[in-house]
Amino acid sequence: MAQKQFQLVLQAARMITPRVRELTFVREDRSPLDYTPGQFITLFIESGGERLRRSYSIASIPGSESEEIRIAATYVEGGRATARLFKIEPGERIQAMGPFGRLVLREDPPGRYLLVATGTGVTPYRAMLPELERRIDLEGFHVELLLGVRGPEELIYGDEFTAFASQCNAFTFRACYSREQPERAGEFEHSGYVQGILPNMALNPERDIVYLCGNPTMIDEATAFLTENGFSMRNVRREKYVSSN
Ligand SMILES: Cc1cc2nc3c(=O)[nH]c(=O)nc-3n(C[C@H](O)[C@H](O)[C@H](O)COP(=O)(O)OP(=O)(O)OC[C@H]3O[C@@H](n4cnc5c(N)ncnc54)[C@H](O)[C@@H]3O)c2cc1C
Repeated sequence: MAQKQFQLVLQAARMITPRVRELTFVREDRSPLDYTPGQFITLFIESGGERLRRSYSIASIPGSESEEIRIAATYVEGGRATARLFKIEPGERIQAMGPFGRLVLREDPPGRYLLVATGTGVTPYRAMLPELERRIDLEGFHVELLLGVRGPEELIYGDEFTAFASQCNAFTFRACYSREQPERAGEFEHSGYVQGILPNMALNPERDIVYLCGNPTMIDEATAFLTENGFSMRNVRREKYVSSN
């Protein structure tokens, strides 16, 4: 089926960590994008006479931000698309297509969601927050968000997740720093790769549902650990940020 393309206009841009630029677009035709939290869009980016296709998860929270399409792009050294995404200014246009992706919340029996991300892989979980809140309140879910970054200055939307966790006992936010020892090492801050704390999570393959998003190596290692420990792939949902040609 041919996917619908549309033109995006950049409304606002800001650095949200030293290496991540958040871009807020609206559709040129002003119609909202009908997406499910967890999905991504594909951008067409002109670079050196080539038309690149690059995908970015939608970070926008439905409801309060439903008119806009917000993405967060990590700076990649020598990256062709990110060179453009770090220079684009409000008012400029980019062609896009989507939404796509199956890293979405499904009908699940109450249990625990483990939402695991590296870097900007956390943005789909931001978009899921209202639905997670509803499931926590009405259906008795527990949610543990595990975010792996290099150090504390790279906690993408960290303030928002911390605020959500402080209002909601059934939501826990843990950070893992791959290049630094946390100052306040303990229950919520860890050192090492994020997949390295899965063995300490008292996993229950019958009731836990795991979402993995971001770096492909993290996803492969986490998947291997989970399947070795009794998880069925029905309960492991993944979105790999593989780079394209
Ligand atoms: C479904 C999906 C969703 C995605 N969502 C996001 C998102 O929300 N935010 C986001 O920032 N990216 C996301 N990505 C990755 C994104 O699509 C691009 O691959 C990324 O921005 C790099 O593109 P580029 O053209 O700048 O780099 P390229 O020119 O393609 O690559 C340049 C060099 O950098 C390497 N490289 C590529 N990506 C990375 C990386 N992340 N880290 C280190 N080295 C890299 C390449 O192997 C290559 O050697 C997603 C990918 C997929 C498939």
